Parts: sequence; C-alpha cells; structure tokens
Amino acid sequence: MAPQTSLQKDKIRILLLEGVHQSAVDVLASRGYTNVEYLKTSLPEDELIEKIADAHFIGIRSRTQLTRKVLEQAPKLIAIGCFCIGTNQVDLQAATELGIAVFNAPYSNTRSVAELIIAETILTLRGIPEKNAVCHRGGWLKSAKGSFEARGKTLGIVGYGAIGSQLSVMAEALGMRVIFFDVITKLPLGNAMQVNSLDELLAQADVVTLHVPELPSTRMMIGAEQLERMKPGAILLNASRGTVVDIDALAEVLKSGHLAGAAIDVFPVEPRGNEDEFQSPLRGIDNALLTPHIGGSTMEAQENIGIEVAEKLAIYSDNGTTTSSVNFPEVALPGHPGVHRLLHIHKNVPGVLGAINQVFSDNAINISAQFLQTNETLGYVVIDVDAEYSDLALEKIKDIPATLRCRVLF
Ligand SMILES: NC(=O)C1=CN([C@@H]2O[C@H](COP(=O)(O)OP(=O)(O)OC[C@H]3O[C@@H](n4cnc5c(N)ncnc54)[C@H](O)[C@@H]3O)[C@@H](O)[C@H]2O)C=CC1
Ligand SMILES: O=C(O)CCC(=O)C(=O)O
Repeated sequence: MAPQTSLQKDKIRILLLEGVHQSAVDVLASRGYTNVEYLKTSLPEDELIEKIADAHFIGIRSRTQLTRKVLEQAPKLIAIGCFCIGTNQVDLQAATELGIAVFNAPYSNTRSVAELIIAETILTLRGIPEKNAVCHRGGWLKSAKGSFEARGKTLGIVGYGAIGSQLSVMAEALGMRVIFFDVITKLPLGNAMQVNSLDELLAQADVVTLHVPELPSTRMMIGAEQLERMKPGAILLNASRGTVVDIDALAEVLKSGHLAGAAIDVFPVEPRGNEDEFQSPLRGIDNALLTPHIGGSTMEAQENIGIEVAEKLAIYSDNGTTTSSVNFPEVALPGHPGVHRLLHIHKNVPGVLGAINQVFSDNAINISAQFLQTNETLGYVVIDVDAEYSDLALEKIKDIPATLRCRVLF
C-alpha cells in the first residue's frame, strides 16, 4: 500500500494543465492520487489564480506562467511539475522563497528536439518550405537553385547542452562539420569544435541552431546585428525559446534575402491553446518553416515526461524525496515504516537546525532518523519520530523563525 501523507490522498488536489500526457494521470492514480483536475490548455492569469488557490500540486508545460503574483496566491501548493525541460515559465526565486519544490524532465524530449532539428536542417537547406508553399498555391518550383546537401556544410550550435551535444553527433553522421559556442567550456563530441565567440560561429556557419535556456543573458541574443553577421544565404533554426531571437529583425532578413531560410518552433508570444490564433511577423514568409512549439511533442517523449514528472511529484508527496528538483536541496530518502516523518523547509540562515533540535530536546521527543540538506537559499530538514509525537513536534517547529513550509507524513 502506498504511504499516507499529511492529508488523505483523495484530499490532495492536483491541477494538470496544457494537456500533459495521460501517463501522468495514470501514474498518479496508481499511487492513490485521484483528485486530479485535467485541462487541455493553459489558463489566463485570473483563472489560474482562482484554480491554484486550492491546489497542492500543479503540472504545467511551457505556456503557463507561474509568476510570483500567482504563486503568492497558492497557499497550499507543495510542488510544481514542469512536464518539459524548460523552467523559465516559473518564477523559480519566488517558488524557492515560498518553499515550493519544482521538478521537470530534463532529458525526456532531448532526442525529439534533436531529430526535428536534423529534419529542419535538411528541409531548409533544400528550400523545401518555399517549394511546398508554392505547390499549395498551384505553382511548380522545380529548380536546384538555392538547394544544397547537408553533407559538408557547417552547423553552428549555440548552447552545447543535452540537446546541442546530441544534435552534434547526429549532424556529423550526416557528414556535416560541427562547431559550437557555449558559455562553458564543453567536451566536444566526435570532431565538433568549440569556438570562442558567438560572432565567430555566426561568421562560419551555414546553419545556425539555438539551444540555450531562456535567461536574462540569452534574451534577444540573436538581434539585427547578429543576423547581419550571419553568412549570406545562411539559415537560422530556433527551437529554444521565442525571446532568444528578435523576430521582427528575422522577418526583415528573410524578406531581404540575406538569410535563405529559417525554421522557428518557439515565439515571443504563443497561443494559449489550439483554438487561439497564432500571430507572428513570420506568417506569410514562404522560406520560414513555422511549427507550433512541438520540438518535444512526440508520443515517446510526452509519455516518458508524463511518467517521469508525475513520479517525482508523487514520491515527493509520499516520502519527501527531492532528487533532481530544480530549486530544492536534493535528498533521496528511505521509507519510514512505523514512524511519522516531519518535513521542514526553511530559509538557509544559521541556527535553524539548532532550534529544531532544541524543540525535540525540550519536549523529550526521540528522533529515529534525521536528514539535512541545504542549498544557497533553502534548508530542508527531514525528521522521523514516533507517531505519538508528530503533532506536537509539527506544532512547535512550525513556529521557528525562518520556517517556510512544514508538513508531516504519516
Ligand atoms: N522547442 C521545444 O519543444 C523544446 C525546447 N527546449 C528548450 O531548449 C533549451 C535547451 O535545452 P537543453 O539542451 O536540454 O538544456 P541544457 O541546459 O542541457 O543546455 C543548455 C546549454 O546552453 C548553454 N548556455 C547558456 N547560456 C548560454 C549563452 N548565453 N550562450 C551560449 N550558451 C549558453 C549552457 O551552458 C548549456 O550548455 C531548454 O532550456 C528549453 O528552453 C527544450 C526542449 C523542448
Ligand atoms: O512540450 C512543451 O510544452 C514544451 C517543450 C519545451 O519547450 C521544453 O521541454 O522546454
């Protein structure tokens, strides 16, 4: 039988947005979590605030914005599951300050994105987006002009992380020369070569592909200047985040012919769901291959993500384990048969562990096991105690200054 938590499991409310895969619902149900509200789209802020007010867990993809304002109105929220790689849609600092754990699936859709980029590299080098559009209008663009093999061309990867490095190996298998730029010195796979600057990469690459996270330092990293520095006839691919590229400047260089093509999966503003209109300055530009943020949307990836993130949420709820959390100190905890488990999340300031232990000493409560892990901001203390003492201990440790959240697992 699954362990009980501080609430009956059917009282634990889970809000799943953006059509996360059914596998998530199945995993949660198999662990006893059936109080799930499932929506196919993201929600506008006012509706999100209304729904999150009662939620203990929320599952989102890339569209839902969990801002500080939203999180401050989620008094019961224990954890957030990002059913994707990126976590830029969550105000991580606010989540941390509020003691809310954040989980994601850091590798589950890596392969899907890399495969899409390989396909787009070939399609854009052949001018297929434009030829396809012309055919749809009844035209016939049978010509080799502007069509190239991928073999022998230079692929410039910006961000050599999980996706960038996987892509590197696949592109070399096609006979491409691979260069990459990353802010960190990375071990190049195969014959790939790290270059020293973005400008160096832009000057050499026939195809530039972006795989950086959304950060203040990556916002608009490809603007008009960088686009001008790309080789005439080069191609830009973006499946990272929409804020990384100045989309108006990109529309200009596609119209002017400086770039031969682009494939764009992510946009500064994306529709909330499939019913909303997609608006972009790239609409109507034939040599721009546009996709609706589906880099990670394959059946394989979505099913795996559903399982991975739902398991992380359920395990955290069941026994307090935070392994691979994005913002919490990581603790892999054993089971706690026969004892109650107190979870105490606090600001990482001196003296909290001492204050907690003082409570146990003052009240003569025996500790069966204790775990402590901290990161820069948070301290996470887990204490197993005899069942009869857990209510008293919870009451006392809740009042310790610097406490953010505190709960007991039965
Ligand atoms: N289109 C889609 O559906 C998907 C999009 N993504 C996006 O792709 C991004 C990358 O994913 P992963 O490769 O898994 O991330 P990762 O964290 O493994 O790699 C990112 C790399 O970018 C580098 N980097 C950071 N700032 C940089 C800068 N200013 N210049 C150059 N390099 C920089 C990092 O050092 C790291 O090596 C995610 O953060 C997400 O936003 C991820 C999955 C699906
Ligand atoms: O599938 C999604 O909704 C988002 C995919 C993505 O961008 C990510 O994993 O970071």
